[in-house]
Amino acid sequence: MNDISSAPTNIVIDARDVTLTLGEGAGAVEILRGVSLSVARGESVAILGPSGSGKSSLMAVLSGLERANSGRIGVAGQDFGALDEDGLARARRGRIGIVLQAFHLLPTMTALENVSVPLELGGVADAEARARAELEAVGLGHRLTHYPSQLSGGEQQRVAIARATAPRPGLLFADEPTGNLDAATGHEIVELLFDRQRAQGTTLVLITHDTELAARCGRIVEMRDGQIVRDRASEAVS
Ligand SMILES: Nc1ncnc2c1ncn2[C@@H]1O[C@H](COP(=O)(O)OP(=O)(O)OP(=O)(O)O)[C@@H](O)[C@H]1O
Repeated sequence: MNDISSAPTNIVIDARDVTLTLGEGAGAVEILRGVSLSVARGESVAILGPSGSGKSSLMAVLSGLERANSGRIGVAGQDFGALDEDGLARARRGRIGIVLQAFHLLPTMTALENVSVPLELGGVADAEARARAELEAVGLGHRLTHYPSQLSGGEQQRVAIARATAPRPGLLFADEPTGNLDAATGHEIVELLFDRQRAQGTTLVLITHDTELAARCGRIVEMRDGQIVRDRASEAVS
């Protein structure tokens, strides 16, 4: 019923004329002003733009965290506009992974628990084994029982990446994932994201204001003032 029947099956994101207005009355701000974007399975796409251009807001509507005011959002064959809050949560679960600038790990849980508990809640049978394998894949096999406060920023972001990729989502969003890290650590984290993308065949949408980072993606979509102003292939081989 929620299928976007007009979208070819290899299209993971099919957004048309999306608008988003936040606030009300005189305080209302038009944040997305008619955004259309189509992303194919396995692509790596950078959303590039200055602060305030609407990058994070676009990610929020494409990941079902925020509802658009108008337009159509199809993600993995689901029409987000036709889903209620529970439906949106179900559509996200296991299918969409999100990595943010702030790592948002639960401080009272170990690295292993931060990855395994969401898997358990999602009904994955071999949650702990899978979490362990994913943490090993991000180079943290020796830090399984450490708490976030005992980990460096780069290590915490690795845990956050493992948490996002462990359910094997078809679509992974990363919003300024290196923003809280020094340059060298940030570089490692970016390598890791691309490594996981290739290993799992995931579609990656990377939100950044950093042109060098954006150039690592196969495609660069530029935003200004709530609109897409440029959409081009980059020279990156990824
Ligand atoms: N809840 C809100 N109410 C009103 N305006 C908002 C709200 N959230 C964001 N905005 C405004 O929307 C615009 C776009 O914000 P958004 O965070 O999407 O931009 P961004 O490109 O991701 O910026 P940054 O790189 O600084 O994170 C900004 O002008 C911001 O002030």
